[in-house]
Amino acid sequence: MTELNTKVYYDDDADRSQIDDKTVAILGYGSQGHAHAQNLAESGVDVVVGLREGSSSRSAAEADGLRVKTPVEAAAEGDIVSVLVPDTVQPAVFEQIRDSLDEGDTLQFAHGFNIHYNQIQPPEDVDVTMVAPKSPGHLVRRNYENDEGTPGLIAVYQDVTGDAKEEALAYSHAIGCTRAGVIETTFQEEVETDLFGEQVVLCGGVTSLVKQGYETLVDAGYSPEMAYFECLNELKLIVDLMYEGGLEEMWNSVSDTAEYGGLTRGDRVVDDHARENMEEILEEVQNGTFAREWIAENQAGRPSYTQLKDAEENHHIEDVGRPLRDLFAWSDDEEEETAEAPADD
Ligand SMILES: NC(=O)C1=CN([C@@H]2O[C@H](COP(=O)(O)OP(=O)(O)OC[C@H]3O[C@@H](n4cnc5c(N)ncnc54)[C@H](OP(=O)(O)O)[C@@H]3O)[C@@H](O)[C@H]2O)C=CC1
Ligand SMILES: CC[C@](O)(C(C)=O)C(=O)O
Ligand SMILES: [Mg+2]
Ligand SMILES: [Mg+2]
Repeated sequence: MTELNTKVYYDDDADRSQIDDKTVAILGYGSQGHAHAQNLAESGVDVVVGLREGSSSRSAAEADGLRVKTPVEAAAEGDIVSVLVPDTVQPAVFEQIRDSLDEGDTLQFAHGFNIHYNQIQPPEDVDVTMVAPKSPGHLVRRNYENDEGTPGLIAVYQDVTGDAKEEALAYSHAIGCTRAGVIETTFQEEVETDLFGEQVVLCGGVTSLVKQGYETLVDAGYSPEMAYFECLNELKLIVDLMYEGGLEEMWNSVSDTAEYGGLTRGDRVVDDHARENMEEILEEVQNGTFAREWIAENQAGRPSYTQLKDAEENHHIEDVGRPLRDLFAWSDDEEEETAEAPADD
Protein backbone atom coordinates (compact mmCIF):
# COMPACT_ATOMS: atom_id res chain seq x y z
CA MET A 1 0.00 0.00 0.00
CA THR A 2 1.24 3.55 -0.79
CA GLU A 3 2.49 5.49 2.26
CA LEU A 4 0.55 8.66 3.10
CA ASN A 5 2.57 11.89 2.77
CA THR A 6 0.66 13.52 5.54
CA LYS A 7 0.01 12.80 9.22
CA VAL A 8 -3.59 12.09 10.14
CA TYR A 9 -4.59 13.05 13.69
CA TYR A 10 -7.12 10.94 15.59
CA ASP A 11 -8.80 11.14 19.01
CA ASP A 12 -5.69 9.96 20.87
CA ASP A 13 -3.62 12.79 19.39
CA ALA A 14 -5.85 15.46 20.94
CA ASP A 15 -5.25 16.91 24.39
CA ARG A 16 -8.68 17.91 25.63
CA SER A 17 -7.23 19.97 28.50
CA GLN A 18 -6.53 22.55 25.76
CA ILE A 19 -10.24 23.30 25.52
CA ASP A 20 -12.09 21.77 28.48
CA ASP A 21 -11.74 24.81 30.77
CA LYS A 22 -12.35 27.34 28.02
CA THR A 23 -15.45 29.07 26.74
CA VAL A 24 -16.10 28.85 23.01
CA ALA A 25 -18.11 31.64 21.38
CA ILE A 26 -19.83 30.44 18.22
CA LEU A 27 -20.79 33.38 16.02
CA GLY A 28 -23.67 32.28 13.78
CA TYR A 29 -26.05 29.34 14.12
CA GLY A 30 -26.39 28.16 10.53
CA SER A 31 -24.99 25.09 8.81
CA GLN A 32 -21.62 24.92 10.60
CA GLY A 33 -22.57 27.02 13.64
CA HIS A 34 -25.37 24.78 14.92
CA ALA A 35 -23.20 21.66 14.45
CA HIS A 36 -20.10 23.05 16.20
CA ALA A 37 -22.14 24.54 19.04
CA GLN A 38 -24.17 21.43 19.79
CA ASN A 39 -21.26 19.00 19.37
CA LEU A 40 -19.01 21.11 21.61
CA ALA A 41 -21.72 21.45 24.27
CA GLU A 42 -22.42 17.71 24.25
CA SER A 43 -18.68 17.12 24.57
CA GLY A 44 -18.78 19.12 27.81
CA VAL A 45 -17.32 22.39 26.54
CA ASP A 46 -18.82 25.71 27.69
CA VAL A 47 -20.48 27.32 24.64
CA VAL A 48 -22.05 30.71 24.09
CA VAL A 49 -23.69 31.49 20.76
CA GLY A 50 -23.37 35.02 19.34
CA LEU A 51 -26.30 36.23 17.25
CA ARG A 52 -27.34 39.68 16.10
CA GLU A 53 -30.43 41.40 17.54
CA GLY A 54 -33.59 39.99 15.97
CA SER A 55 -31.73 36.99 14.56
CA SER A 56 -33.93 34.33 13.00
CA SER A 57 -31.55 31.70 14.41
CA ARG A 58 -32.06 32.67 18.06
CA SER A 59 -35.10 30.47 18.71
CA ALA A 60 -33.35 27.37 17.26
CA ALA A 61 -30.23 27.92 19.39
CA GLU A 62 -32.28 28.50 22.53
CA ALA A 63 -34.49 25.48 21.80
CA ASP A 64 -31.28 23.45 21.58
CA GLY A 65 -30.48 24.55 25.14
CA LEU A 66 -27.68 26.97 24.31
CA ARG A 67 -26.91 30.37 25.83
CA VAL A 68 -27.38 33.13 23.28
CA LYS A 69 -25.85 36.61 23.47
CA THR A 70 -24.94 39.29 20.97
CA PRO A 71 -21.78 38.67 18.90
CA VAL A 72 -19.93 41.35 20.92
CA GLU A 73 -20.95 39.86 24.29
CA ALA A 74 -20.23 36.30 23.15
CA ALA A 75 -16.80 37.27 21.79
CA ALA A 76 -15.98 39.03 25.07
CA GLU A 77 -16.84 35.84 26.99
CA GLY A 78 -15.13 33.44 24.59
CA ASP A 79 -11.53 32.30 24.88
CA ILE A 80 -12.02 30.83 21.42
CA VAL A 81 -14.16 32.87 19.03
CA SER A 82 -15.32 30.71 16.15
CA VAL A 83 -16.53 32.83 13.24
CA LEU A 84 -19.29 30.80 11.60
CA VAL A 85 -21.37 33.45 9.87
CA PRO A 86 -21.30 33.52 6.03
CA ASP A 87 -17.92 34.43 4.53
CA THR A 88 -19.34 37.60 3.00
CA VAL A 89 -20.49 39.05 6.33
CA GLN A 90 -17.44 38.00 8.36
CA PRO A 91 -15.44 41.23 7.81
CA ALA A 92 -18.30 43.36 9.17
CA VAL A 93 -18.91 41.02 12.11
CA PHE A 94 -15.17 40.98 12.84
CA GLU A 95 -15.11 44.81 13.00
CA GLN A 96 -17.86 44.62 15.66
CA ILE A 97 -16.06 42.07 17.82
CA ARG A 98 -12.41 43.07 17.29
CA ASP A 99 -12.19 45.00 20.59
CA SER A 100 -13.77 42.11 22.50
CA LEU A 101 -10.80 39.85 21.76
CA ASP A 102 -8.34 39.62 24.65
CA GLU A 103 -4.63 38.95 24.34
CA GLY A 104 -4.09 35.18 23.93
CA ASP A 105 -7.64 34.49 22.73
CA THR A 106 -8.17 32.49 19.56
CA LEU A 107 -9.92 33.80 16.47
CA GLN A 108 -11.03 30.73 14.59
CA PHE A 109 -12.53 30.06 11.16
CA ALA A 110 -13.98 27.08 9.28
CA HIS A 111 -12.75 28.45 5.93
CA GLY A 112 -9.80 30.70 5.23
CA PHE A 113 -11.35 33.07 2.66
CA ASN A 114 -11.22 36.32 4.63
CA ILE A 115 -7.77 35.79 6.10
CA HIS A 116 -6.22 34.56 2.86
CA TYR A 117 -7.74 37.34 0.72
CA ASN A 118 -6.94 40.00 3.36
CA GLN A 119 -10.54 40.92 4.16
CA ILE A 120 -9.82 40.52 7.89
CA GLN A 121 -6.61 41.74 9.52
CA PRO A 122 -6.54 40.05 12.93
CA PRO A 123 -4.93 41.69 15.98
CA GLU A 124 -1.31 40.61 16.48
CA ASP A 125 -1.83 39.32 20.01
CA VAL A 126 -4.35 36.53 19.29
CA ASP A 127 -3.99 33.06 17.85
CA VAL A 128 -5.64 32.63 14.45
CA THR A 129 -6.62 29.10 13.54
CA MET A 130 -8.91 27.10 11.32
CA VAL A 131 -10.94 23.98 12.04
CA ALA A 132 -12.68 23.09 8.80
CA PRO A 133 -14.85 19.99 8.68
CA LYS A 134 -14.79 18.66 5.10
CA SER A 135 -18.55 18.30 5.04
CA PRO A 136 -21.77 20.27 5.12
CA GLY A 137 -22.60 21.26 8.69
CA HIS A 138 -25.74 19.16 8.97
CA LEU A 139 -23.66 16.02 8.43
CA VAL A 140 -21.11 17.19 11.02
CA ARG A 141 -23.98 17.17 13.48
CA ARG A 142 -25.60 13.94 12.26
CA ASN A 143 -22.30 12.04 12.30
CA TYR A 144 -21.57 13.19 15.85
CA GLU A 145 -25.00 12.06 17.02
CA ASN A 146 -24.42 8.66 15.39
CA ASP A 147 -21.05 8.29 17.20
CA GLU A 148 -19.32 8.73 13.86
CA GLY A 149 -16.86 11.37 12.80
CA THR A 150 -16.39 13.89 10.02
CA PRO A 151 -12.94 14.34 8.43
CA GLY A 152 -11.52 17.80 8.96
CA LEU A 153 -8.63 20.16 8.40
CA ILE A 154 -6.76 22.32 10.88
CA ALA A 155 -4.47 25.24 10.09
CA VAL A 156 -2.57 27.80 12.12
CA TYR A 157 -2.13 31.31 10.69
CA GLN A 158 -0.88 33.01 13.85
CA ASP A 159 0.41 31.34 17.02
CA VAL A 160 1.12 33.77 19.84
CA THR A 161 0.42 31.35 22.70
CA GLY A 162 2.43 28.43 21.31
CA ASP A 163 -0.65 26.22 21.77
CA ALA A 164 -2.63 27.12 18.65
CA LYS A 165 -2.29 23.75 16.93
CA GLU A 166 -2.96 21.74 20.10
CA GLU A 167 -6.07 23.81 20.78
CA ALA A 168 -7.33 23.35 17.21
CA LEU A 169 -6.87 19.59 17.62
CA ALA A 170 -8.77 19.64 20.92
CA TYR A 171 -11.60 21.59 19.25
CA SER A 172 -11.60 19.08 16.39
CA HIS A 173 -11.93 16.31 18.99
CA ALA A 174 -14.88 18.03 20.65
CA ILE A 175 -16.82 18.43 17.39
CA GLY A 176 -16.11 14.83 16.35
CA CYS A 177 -13.55 15.39 13.58
CA THR A 178 -10.66 13.45 15.16
CA ARG A 179 -12.95 10.39 15.26
CA ALA A 180 -12.63 10.29 11.47
CA GLY A 181 -9.21 11.93 11.02
CA VAL A 182 -7.80 15.45 10.79
CA ILE A 183 -5.04 16.75 8.51
CA GLU A 184 -2.98 19.89 9.03
CA THR A 185 -2.89 22.35 6.14
CA THR A 186 -2.37 26.08 5.55
CA PHE A 187 -5.00 28.78 5.08
CA GLN A 188 -3.86 29.20 1.48
CA GLU A 189 -4.10 25.52 0.61
CA GLU A 190 -7.49 25.11 2.28
CA VAL A 191 -8.96 28.14 0.50
CA GLU A 192 -7.64 27.31 -2.95
CA THR A 193 -8.56 23.62 -2.87
CA ASP A 194 -11.96 24.23 -1.24
CA LEU A 195 -13.00 26.90 -3.76
CA PHE A 196 -11.70 24.83 -6.68
CA GLY A 197 -13.45 21.68 -5.44
CA GLU A 198 -16.84 23.28 -4.87
CA GLN A 199 -16.78 25.19 -8.18
CA VAL A 200 -15.40 22.54 -10.50
CA VAL A 201 -16.45 19.19 -9.06
CA LEU A 202 -18.68 19.08 -5.99
CA CYS A 203 -21.25 21.82 -6.52
CA GLY A 204 -20.72 23.49 -9.91
CA GLY A 205 -19.40 20.61 -12.02
CA VAL A 206 -21.77 17.95 -10.79
CA THR A 207 -24.95 20.04 -11.05
CA SER A 208 -24.06 21.09 -14.61
CA LEU A 209 -23.35 17.48 -15.54
CA VAL A 210 -26.69 16.38 -14.07
CA LYS A 211 -28.66 19.15 -15.80
CA GLN A 212 -26.96 18.68 -19.18
CA GLY A 213 -27.48 14.91 -19.07
CA TYR A 214 -31.12 15.34 -18.04
CA GLU A 215 -31.80 17.93 -20.76
CA THR A 216 -30.14 15.77 -23.42
CA LEU A 217 -32.48 12.85 -22.65
CA VAL A 218 -35.63 14.99 -22.32
CA ASP A 219 -34.87 16.93 -25.52
CA ALA A 220 -34.47 13.59 -27.31
CA GLY A 221 -38.02 12.65 -26.26
CA TYR A 222 -37.44 10.47 -23.19
CA SER A 223 -39.69 10.92 -20.18
CA PRO A 224 -38.52 13.48 -17.61
CA GLU A 225 -39.04 10.92 -14.84
CA MET A 226 -36.70 8.43 -16.52
CA ALA A 227 -34.17 11.20 -17.12
CA TYR A 228 -34.42 12.30 -13.47
CA PHE A 229 -33.76 8.81 -12.14
CA GLU A 230 -30.92 8.14 -14.53
CA CYS A 231 -29.06 11.43 -14.21
CA LEU A 232 -29.79 12.57 -10.65
CA ASN A 233 -31.24 9.93 -8.36
CA GLU A 234 -28.83 7.13 -9.24
CA LEU A 235 -25.87 9.46 -8.86
CA LYS A 236 -26.06 9.08 -5.09
CA LEU A 237 -25.75 5.31 -5.33
CA ILE A 238 -22.73 5.59 -7.61
CA VAL A 239 -21.07 8.20 -5.37
CA ASP A 240 -21.76 6.06 -2.27
CA LEU A 241 -19.76 3.24 -3.86
CA MET A 242 -16.86 5.56 -4.74
CA TYR A 243 -16.98 6.98 -1.19
CA GLU A 244 -16.80 3.52 0.34
CA GLY A 245 -14.17 1.93 -1.88
CA GLY A 246 -12.84 4.41 -4.39
CA LEU A 247 -13.30 4.25 -8.14
CA GLU A 248 -12.41 0.56 -8.05
CA GLU A 249 -15.39 -0.44 -5.91
CA MET A 250 -17.76 1.48 -8.17
CA TRP A 251 -16.35 -0.06 -11.36
CA ASN A 252 -16.51 -3.51 -9.75
CA SER A 253 -20.12 -3.06 -8.76
CA VAL A 254 -21.55 -1.82 -12.05
CA SER A 255 -21.94 -4.12 -15.06
CA ASP A 256 -19.09 -4.72 -17.50
CA THR A 257 -21.23 -2.96 -20.09
CA ALA A 258 -21.42 0.15 -17.88
CA GLU A 259 -17.72 -0.07 -17.14
CA TYR A 260 -16.70 -0.31 -20.81
CA GLY A 261 -19.17 2.42 -21.82
CA GLY A 262 -18.02 4.68 -19.00
CA LEU A 263 -14.32 4.14 -19.60
CA THR A 264 -14.61 4.80 -23.33
CA ARG A 265 -17.12 7.72 -23.17
CA GLY A 266 -16.39 9.57 -19.91
CA ASP A 267 -13.39 11.47 -21.24
CA ARG A 268 -15.40 12.52 -24.31
CA VAL A 269 -17.73 14.43 -22.00
CA VAL A 270 -15.18 15.84 -19.58
CA ASP A 271 -12.55 16.34 -22.28
CA ASP A 272 -9.39 18.41 -22.81
CA HIS A 273 -11.51 21.53 -23.21
CA ALA A 274 -13.11 20.90 -19.80
CA ARG A 275 -9.63 20.36 -18.37
CA GLU A 276 -8.46 23.72 -19.79
CA ASN A 277 -11.49 25.37 -18.15
CA MET A 278 -10.62 23.71 -14.85
CA GLU A 279 -7.09 25.13 -15.04
CA GLU A 280 -8.47 28.59 -15.83
CA ILE A 281 -10.86 28.41 -12.87
CA LEU A 282 -8.01 27.34 -10.58
CA GLU A 283 -5.99 30.33 -11.76
CA GLU A 284 -8.92 32.65 -10.97
CA VAL A 285 -8.97 31.23 -7.45
CA GLN A 286 -5.19 31.50 -7.04
CA ASN A 287 -4.83 35.04 -8.36
CA GLY A 288 -7.85 36.39 -6.45
CA THR A 289 -10.09 37.05 -9.48
CA PHE A 290 -12.91 34.92 -8.08
CA ALA A 291 -12.60 36.47 -4.60
CA ARG A 292 -12.75 40.01 -6.02
CA GLU A 293 -15.76 39.08 -8.18
CA TRP A 294 -17.65 37.55 -5.22
CA ILE A 295 -16.87 40.50 -2.94
CA ALA A 296 -18.04 42.97 -5.64
CA GLU A 297 -21.17 40.88 -6.28
CA ASN A 298 -22.07 41.21 -2.60
CA GLN A 299 -21.32 44.91 -2.53
CA ALA A 300 -23.73 45.32 -5.47
CA GLY A 301 -26.52 43.45 -3.62
CA ARG A 302 -25.99 40.03 -5.31
CA PRO A 303 -27.74 40.70 -8.67
CA SER A 304 -26.20 37.76 -10.59
CA TYR A 305 -26.35 35.41 -7.64
CA THR A 306 -30.08 36.09 -7.17
CA GLN A 307 -30.81 35.58 -10.86
CA LEU A 308 -28.81 32.34 -11.11
CA LYS A 309 -30.27 30.97 -7.87
CA ASP A 310 -33.76 31.70 -9.15
CA ALA A 311 -33.11 29.97 -12.48
CA GLU A 312 -31.68 26.94 -10.69
CA GLU A 313 -34.69 26.67 -8.36
CA ASN A 314 -37.01 26.83 -11.37
CA HIS A 315 -35.17 24.31 -13.56
CA HIS A 316 -37.62 21.63 -14.75
CA ILE A 317 -35.53 18.89 -13.17
CA GLU A 318 -36.69 20.33 -9.84
CA ASP A 319 -40.35 20.31 -10.89
CA VAL A 320 -39.97 16.66 -11.83
CA GLY A 321 -37.97 15.72 -8.75
CA ARG A 322 -40.21 17.20 -6.03
CA PRO A 323 -43.28 15.02 -6.62
CA LEU A 324 -41.12 12.00 -7.50
CA ARG A 325 -39.21 12.20 -4.23
CA ASP A 326 -42.52 12.39 -2.36
CA LEU A 327 -43.58 9.08 -3.91
CA PHE A 328 -40.65 7.17 -2.47
CA ALA A 329 -40.21 5.98 1.10
CA TRP A 330 -36.73 7.44 1.52
CA SER A 331 -38.17 10.96 1.18
CA ASP A 332 -39.63 10.80 4.73
CA ASP A 333 -36.23 10.64 6.43
CA GLU A 334 -34.78 13.37 4.24
CA GLU A 335 -37.69 15.67 5.01
CA GLU A 336 -37.45 15.12 8.76
CA GLU A 337 -33.77 15.99 8.69
CA THR A 338 -34.40 19.13 6.65
CA ALA A 339 -37.24 20.17 8.95
CA GLU A 340 -35.03 19.77 12.05
CA ALA A 341 -32.14 21.73 10.59
CA PRO A 342 -31.91 25.45 11.26
CA ALA A 343 -32.38 27.55 8.15
CA ASP A 344 -29.28 28.62 6.26
CA ASP A 345 -29.12 32.21 5.09
N1 LIG B 1 -21.90 25.32 4.92
C1 LIG B 1 -20.95 24.40 5.19
O1 LIG B 1 -21.24 23.24 5.43
C2 LIG B 1 -19.51 24.79 5.28
C3 LIG B 1 -19.16 26.06 5.61
N2 LIG B 1 -17.85 26.36 5.88
C4 LIG B 1 -17.53 27.69 6.32
O2 LIG B 1 -18.18 27.93 7.57
C5 LIG B 1 -18.50 29.32 7.70
C6 LIG B 1 -19.99 29.46 7.96
O3 LIG B 1 -20.68 29.02 6.81
P1 LIG B 1 -22.18 28.46 6.92
O4 LIG B 1 -22.29 27.57 8.09
O5 LIG B 1 -22.51 27.94 5.56
O6 LIG B 1 -22.97 29.79 7.22
P2 LIG B 1 -24.54 30.01 7.20
O7 LIG B 1 -24.92 30.74 5.96
O8 LIG B 1 -25.25 28.73 7.46
O9 LIG B 1 -24.68 31.01 8.46
C7 LIG B 1 -25.90 31.45 8.85
C8 LIG B 1 -25.78 32.05 10.23
O10 LIG B 1 -25.07 33.28 10.17
C9 LIG B 1 -25.90 34.31 10.71
N3 LIG B 1 -25.74 35.55 9.98
C10 LIG B 1 -26.01 35.75 8.66
N4 LIG B 1 -25.77 37.02 8.33
C11 LIG B 1 -25.36 37.64 9.46
C12 LIG B 1 -24.96 38.96 9.76
N5 LIG B 1 -24.94 39.92 8.81
N6 LIG B 1 -24.59 39.25 11.03
C13 LIG B 1 -24.60 38.30 11.99
N7 LIG B 1 -24.97 37.02 11.76
C14 LIG B 1 -25.35 36.71 10.51
C15 LIG B 1 -27.31 33.79 10.57
O11 LIG B 1 -28.09 34.38 11.57
P3 LIG B 1 -29.43 35.20 11.23
O12 LIG B 1 -30.51 34.24 11.58
O13 LIG B 1 -29.32 36.35 12.14
O14 LIG B 1 -29.38 35.58 9.77
C16 LIG B 1 -27.13 32.31 10.82
O15 LIG B 1 -27.11 32.03 12.21
C17 LIG B 1 -18.04 29.96 6.39
O16 LIG B 1 -16.74 30.44 6.59
C18 LIG B 1 -18.03 28.79 5.40
O17 LIG B 1 -17.17 28.96 4.30
C19 LIG B 1 -16.86 25.42 5.86
C20 LIG B 1 -17.16 24.13 5.53
C21 LIG B 1 -18.49 23.73 5.11
C1 LIG C 1 -18.61 21.74 -0.87
C2 LIG C 1 -19.08 23.05 -0.32
C3 LIG C 1 -18.35 23.53 0.92
O1 LIG C 1 -17.00 23.81 0.60
C4 LIG C 1 -18.37 22.42 1.96
C5 LIG C 1 -19.65 21.92 2.47
O2 LIG C 1 -17.33 21.90 2.29
C6 LIG C 1 -19.01 24.82 1.41
O3 LIG C 1 -18.39 25.88 1.29
O4 LIG C 1 -20.16 24.75 1.86
MG1 LIG D 1 -15.65 22.64 1.59
MG1 LIG E 1 -16.43 25.88 0.76
